[in-house]
Amino acid sequence: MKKVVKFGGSSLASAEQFKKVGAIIRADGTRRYVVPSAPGKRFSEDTKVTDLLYACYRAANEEIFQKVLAEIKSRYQEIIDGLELSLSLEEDFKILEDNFRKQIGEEYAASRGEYLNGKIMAAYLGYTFVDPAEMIRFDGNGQFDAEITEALVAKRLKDVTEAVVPGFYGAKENGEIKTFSRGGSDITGSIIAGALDVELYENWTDVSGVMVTDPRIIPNPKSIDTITYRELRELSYMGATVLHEDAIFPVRKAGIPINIKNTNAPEEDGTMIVEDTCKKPPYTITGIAGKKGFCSLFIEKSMMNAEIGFGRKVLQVLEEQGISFEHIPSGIDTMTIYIHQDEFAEKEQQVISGIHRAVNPDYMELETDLALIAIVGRGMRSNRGTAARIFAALAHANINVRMIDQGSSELNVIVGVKDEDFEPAIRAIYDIFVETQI
Ligand SMILES: Nc1ncnc2c1ncn2[C@@H]1O[C@H](COP(=O)(O)OP(=O)(O)O)[C@@H](O)[C@H]1O
Ligand SMILES: N[C@@H](CC(=O)OP(=O)(O)O)C(=O)O
Repeated sequence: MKKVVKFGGSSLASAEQFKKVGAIIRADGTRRYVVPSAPGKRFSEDTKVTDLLYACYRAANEEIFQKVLAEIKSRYQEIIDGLELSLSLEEDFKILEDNFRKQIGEEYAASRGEYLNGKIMAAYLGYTFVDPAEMIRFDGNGQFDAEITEALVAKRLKDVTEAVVPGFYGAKENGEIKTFSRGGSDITGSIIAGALDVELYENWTDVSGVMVTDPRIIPNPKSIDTITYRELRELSYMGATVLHEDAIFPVRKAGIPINIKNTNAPEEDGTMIVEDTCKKPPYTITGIAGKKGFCSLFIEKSMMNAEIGFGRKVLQVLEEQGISFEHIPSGIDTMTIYIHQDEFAEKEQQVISGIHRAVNPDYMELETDLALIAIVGRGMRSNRGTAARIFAALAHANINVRMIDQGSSELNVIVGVKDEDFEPAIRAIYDIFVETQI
């Protein structure tokens, strides 16, 4: 039996946290493949080492460089000293400094957080250090290559019984370091678990599993005992940062469950993420998540319905500008496109004039500062009146709903509200389904 265990930055922020992690690994001999993140925040105003590394790299030729570098070094030295290890990272820091000055790449810079923490973890546990640059492969365009990676991981780790593999990065064939997007160590853990076909992927963090909603919005929300991969993907895509949205695919393909556990409360069961379950969720909904910072582009044109190719032409404009869309609710003569505001802001004039040229609409209107909220649940399909309850709760809270979209999976309902209504809307929906259960 073997497990892959990933520890997030919050679990590795200090020597004290490392000791908890060491105890967890030693308590179960099947925890043989360890994926660490970079040291995270020790307290809420603290800075993650990954963010220090980005800042340090950008300041490589400025006066402040040495100061930020010293801060990074001291974060690691504090851990090494606290664990009473004889390890020295001096050589690694020399190479790092040299490469930062040569500006070899921002992703290389960010990856050093996990690399150095992996070195400490391997020394602390007595496990073999395996650099993911050897086996997590990105193609020439920077896209992750699942097939080659799977083969390389299986080959490299075949005879390694206990290994530490730093999270968050890999490399192109020419050795250039590439990272996943932020929070991407979750993906590394999932890739290693899938390639080694282990029994379980444990993902250790600072909360006791996936909660019905974000604990930063609702204090102490109920936790979810079992959730399906599909439900969690919807929630993590929409903002439940407890697991990276792309961490589902590699384990799901191999049918490996994920167990989200709390490093600070290892005795708690946490959340199991599985393909399917006969366990009935305790509430009609499984979870609520959401994100702020969207804008909507409303387009009206008489007889739009008869104009074949209208939607394609509009979307082509977005494609040409490299902008992705989130939702497109439509009417007979209208369509509205929801887009990330920061992506849109850079190109707004090109997009608006492009749409004018492409489809000559009668009217267009841009609305900014919108939030999208996803209400997700496998139980929603079989329960009548779910939408009515959502909208009654929002109406009672005096929240104006700007958009409604039932996902084609019938697993979710998305509502759009103004940014300032985001938290009150989540609270209202949580209350009606979880607190009062009316
Ligand atoms: N639905 C949710 N359930 C649990 N945690 C959530 C949820 N939504 C957001 N979070 C946040 O996710 C955090 C854990 O993810 P993250 O900060 O990436 O941890 P780590 O450093 O362990 O990778 C929690 O501390 C919590 O604030
Ligand atoms: N250290 C990286 C990758 C990561 O996954 O971190 P964490 O496990 O702390 O979310 C980041 O900050 O994005």
